[in-house]
Amino acid sequence: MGEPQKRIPVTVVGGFLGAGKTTLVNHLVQSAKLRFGVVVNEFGETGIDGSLIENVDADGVAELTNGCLCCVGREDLISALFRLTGRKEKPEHILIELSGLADPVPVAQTLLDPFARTRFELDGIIGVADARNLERTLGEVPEGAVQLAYAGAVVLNKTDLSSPPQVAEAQALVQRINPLAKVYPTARARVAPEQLLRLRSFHPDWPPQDHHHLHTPHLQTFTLRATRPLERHRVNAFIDRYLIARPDAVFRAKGYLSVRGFKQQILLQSVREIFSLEESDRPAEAPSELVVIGRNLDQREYEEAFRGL
Ligand SMILES: Nc1nc2c(ncn2[C@@H]2O[C@H](COP(=O)(O)OP(=O)(O)OP(=O)(O)O)[C@@H](O)[C@H]2O)c(=O)[nH]1
Repeated sequence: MGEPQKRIPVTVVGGFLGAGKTTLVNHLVQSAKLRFGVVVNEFGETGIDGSLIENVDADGVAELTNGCLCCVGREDLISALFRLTGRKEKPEHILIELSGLADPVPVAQTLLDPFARTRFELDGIIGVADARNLERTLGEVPEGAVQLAYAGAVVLNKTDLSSPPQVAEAQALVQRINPLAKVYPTARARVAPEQLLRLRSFHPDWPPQDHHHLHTPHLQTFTLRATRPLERHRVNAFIDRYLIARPDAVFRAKGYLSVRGFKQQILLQSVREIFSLEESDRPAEAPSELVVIGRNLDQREYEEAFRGL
């Protein structure tokens, strides 16, 4: 006879593309004194998001790569959760990081189904929003509000890139969408873990009966690939011309690039017109891959431009 199982709290982290979900997950893993399991929902088919999770060993991270977790991933999600808890050292808390396009409600519903409830307890939904871009994003993609509407806590991130009036406006906007949420303005998602974990915010009559599952429409995602090393000056020109010069069309890009002269791959991340380049720990022999998410983009044009780097 096994010992009775304690239910493991699960926190769902949702929010807009590039708002800082992975940054928050890494911060929680690093600062909360708990053994974590992490489920990452990739929107592209590459393993980029999983590789960005730090301080959790590979067996403690489950990647779901089949697109929108909210519609096709129910069984996958439950299997991933059971896989994480099948380890000898069971996680004490599980974080599910949604792709920036997913609706958190069906995921929360999955966790509340009777089978999942034998082992897991939905602890809370956290929404991550980018204080600098929130108004613009909601203007373009109003359906995105669902990612904040059901959150118990909203991390209003990137205050370092926003002016105080921008932060105040974004905070007011979040409270209009969700007057019940606690809002934490911050940079680099540095909110004290006890504000976000072990909230036990769900009672059995959740979820709302009238929730209609929403998709964020008209967004494209594609992966650009190249096998030979890229030239640095061409990469710079590509970033200028195809990513940051089109902030209303390219919402998010991230990937690993092998650039001539560098022994490790370079991690490129962009969120609208802000971008960063960092040396990663991946060897530069691997092919370059860049996931691009945006709207009204000519994929062929991007593929050709990337091939020419
Ligand atoms: N300046 C600044 N940059 C930030 C902050 N938080 C995150 N970033 C950067 O913003 C980019 C996106 O952050 P992520 O944590 O990957 O965002 P995400 O929401 O997980 O992204 P997706 O999963 O692609 O939707 C990265 O380059 C981060 O380093 C912040 O508070 N300030």
